[in-house]
Amino acid sequence: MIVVSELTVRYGASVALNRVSASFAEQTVTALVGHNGSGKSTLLHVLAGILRPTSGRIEGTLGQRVAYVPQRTVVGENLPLTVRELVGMGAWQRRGLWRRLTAHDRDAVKVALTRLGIADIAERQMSALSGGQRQRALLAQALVQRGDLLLLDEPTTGLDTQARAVINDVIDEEAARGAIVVVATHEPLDAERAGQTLTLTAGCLRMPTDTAVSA
Ligand SMILES: Nc1ncnc2c1ncn2[C@@H]1O[C@H](COP(=O)(O)OP(=O)(O)OP(=O)(O)O)[C@@H](O)[C@H]1O
Repeated sequence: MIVVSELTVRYGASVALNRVSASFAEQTVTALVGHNGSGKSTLLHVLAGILRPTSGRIEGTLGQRVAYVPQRTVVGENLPLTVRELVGMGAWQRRGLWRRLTAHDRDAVKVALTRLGIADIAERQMSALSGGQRQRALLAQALVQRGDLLLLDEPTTGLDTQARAVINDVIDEEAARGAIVVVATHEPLDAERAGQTLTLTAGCLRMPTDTAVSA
């Protein structure tokens, strides 16, 4: 369980998160919803440990392995990597940078590629992928990391129904494996399937709709 209390993040004079308190349980998908600029990515960055809050507390993250997938629009489109290489980078957190992947890592890459339905394009350059394929590759990389905490920023935005279904199934499977999953989304249908929905309005949290354990 990760518990955040009274989290505030300021960028200069502007307040991106305003005294947000919430908890995130294992085996549960939490959807973060809210308008553009409401603070969803900021909260993900704090949970990922990329951004230190101006004030407030985070408890329970010690020892957690974090896998974070940013919005695909902020990931360079021209990464000079094949899909397999990108997905293999997910093992670096455990192996260290630039180390050769073990047979076990290569298996994990293969499994992740298959789960996301992109095994057939594994040797293709990332720059030659469609938006939906790129999103699947980024998520496959996160699967290889086997995070205790999986943070996803708008993983299904702009994708067709089939790609969304694949990604949503994988998200559910990761929660069922025991991960704490937090997904920022603008898709009402994706938010509906989450075990917990947190609505941010201009950096403030509205009362959550409940915390049933997701399946
Ligand atoms: N690096 C930054 N410097 C200054 N202000 C920032 C920075 N990053 C975010 N902000 C501001 O913080 C607020 C929250 O932004 P954030 O990206 O968390 O929103 P969001 O809910 O993820 O939006 P979107 O749905 O558009 O992705 C916005 O007002 C934004 O302009």
